[in-house]
Amino acid sequence: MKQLKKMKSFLSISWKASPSYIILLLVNALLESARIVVNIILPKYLIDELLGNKDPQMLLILGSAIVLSNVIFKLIENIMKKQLTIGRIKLEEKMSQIMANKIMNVDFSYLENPYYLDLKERAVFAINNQLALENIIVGITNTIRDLITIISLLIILFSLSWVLVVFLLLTIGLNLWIYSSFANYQQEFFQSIIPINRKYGYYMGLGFQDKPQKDIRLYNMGQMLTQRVIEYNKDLMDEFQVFYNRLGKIEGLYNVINVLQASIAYGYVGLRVISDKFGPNISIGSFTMYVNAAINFSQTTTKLGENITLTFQMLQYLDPFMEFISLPETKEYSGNLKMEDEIKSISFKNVSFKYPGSDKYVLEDISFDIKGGEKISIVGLNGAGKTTLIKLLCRLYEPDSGEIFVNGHNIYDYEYESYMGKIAVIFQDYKLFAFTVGENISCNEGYKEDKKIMDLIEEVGLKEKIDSLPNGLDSLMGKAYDDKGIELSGGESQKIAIARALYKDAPLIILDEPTSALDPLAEAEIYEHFNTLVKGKTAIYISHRMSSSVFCDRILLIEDGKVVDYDSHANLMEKKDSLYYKLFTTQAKNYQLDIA
Ligand SMILES: Nc1ncnc2c1ncn2[C@@H]1O[C@H](COP(=O)(O)OP(=O)(O)OP(=O)(O)O)[C@@H](O)[C@H]1O
Repeated sequence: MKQLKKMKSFLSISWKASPSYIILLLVNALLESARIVVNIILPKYLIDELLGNKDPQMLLILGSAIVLSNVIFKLIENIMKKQLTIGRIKLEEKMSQIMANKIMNVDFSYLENPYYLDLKERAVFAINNQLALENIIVGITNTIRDLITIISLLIILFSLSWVLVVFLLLTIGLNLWIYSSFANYQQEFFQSIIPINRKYGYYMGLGFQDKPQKDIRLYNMGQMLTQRVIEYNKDLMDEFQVFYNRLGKIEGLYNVINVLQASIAYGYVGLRVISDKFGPNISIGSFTMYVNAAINFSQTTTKLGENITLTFQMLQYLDPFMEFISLPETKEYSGNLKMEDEIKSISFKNVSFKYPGSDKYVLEDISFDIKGGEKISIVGLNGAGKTTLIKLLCRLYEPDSGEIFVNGHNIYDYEYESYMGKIAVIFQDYKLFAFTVGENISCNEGYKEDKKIMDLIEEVGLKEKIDSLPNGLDSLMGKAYDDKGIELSGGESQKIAIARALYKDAPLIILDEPTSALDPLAEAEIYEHFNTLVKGKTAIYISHRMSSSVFCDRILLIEDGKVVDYDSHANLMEKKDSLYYKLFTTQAKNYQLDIA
């Protein structure tokens, strides 16, 4: 039942993705069945005519009908083949798009949860490596074709004897029962190998990724990884050995039943030619037709079994895909208020939060207010909860309790796009993409080199660099797709990320460790111009470089997920026993900052 439900939802996704392809598949299945049936029925009349009246005109008509119908079937088959290949490629492409869209829109919390990250990997693996989509479609259409063929053959055989048909139906029932009990075992088997498969996929995946390669080489971990892959591969092979042994036995039993079924059918048809004990004698033409029907019946039921097994196996492979695409999307939690262009206030009211699957509160009963236009620095030790606080403000996670208000409204009352449009964030792990420098800053493919972008380039200290590039702002970032692409240093990339955030011109700008990769001169320059850079915007700033706090109106001090202080730099420096004083003075010694 569970399998049928899964198949139904897979088919409904496929139907939505490409209805024309599904229709084409069904038409193809019908045509294939029709070809088999026509080639069983027409020869009967030709043979009877040959052995009976021998009317030349009739013989010509029947002979031509057989040849012509086969030519037509062949022609249609060739046309369909091409259309089906194109349709299949298109459907696969659409399914990949569905997956990519899902990853881009799924509630963000899933993308930081190891279970769902693994699910995503397995879903992508099933589509790309196991050809699950292609095989399941083949499996389902062939199953439909086999069922239509079997029904047509049963109708032909019914004209010979209903007892024979009942017998054949019973054998089919027996075969399907054998396969359905195997399908249950198959489901349990694939569930049971998930843990090994995940481990195998993880270690194998490390070998394919480029990012881990530096560490793998420097710490000589290649051998260790290969060993793990070999171990898990062996475990998997052992499990599959058991599975295929059992499958072999089932297929053997299935074939025995099929041979028995065919022998009885042939025997019965033969008896009807030589004796009238079981019914009236039949002609040689009818004999050929019924024998052909019996042969095809036996072959088709064998194929039906194989196709059902293939379909269920592929359904198992597609499980992660089906589970992943049914996850809720971020926009589903959205209100419909339009966010204003100006930030008047931000309030955290008794906000507590723990990451999904964790018992530990990362933020506990956090309350503070930010006035519009204020520059706030959030300071705290590693793991204090600073970035998490920003993630909540950006609606990447929802608080477990408490509320966050912007301009007096709960942030979830705002329409998702409208709210996100008013926030520009540079995260610690920001990403630039293989677009041109200009496109990376403007996030717009059709951008024009305008004054705004040129001013920003100058303000973040990138003018000289951009001027030195032969293609300036049109230089492609990275060499992934073009040898002429440019590779920027960590600091230069960070400046582009800062320019991108500023270009968005959002009233709230959040910078999480925005200068960590900058050299001291560039950092000092950014700080110096910081207020000019962010202009009248409300700005939240997280940095371990304490000197940045001096430029801010207030400093929010977080310790172990709680607010321990919220005041100006000058006032906090009065509290000589506070964490802020300790952090500032310790760094000041190293950086020779003024302890004011
Ligand atoms: N996706 C996650 N799932 C589970 N726990 C997480 C996740 N992200 C962060 N944490 C945990 O939450 C705590 C706070 O992390 P957060 O990144 O907010 O700290 P931070 O103050 O920004 O630290 P840092 O200064 O090192 O950047 C840490 O203990 C961290 O291990």
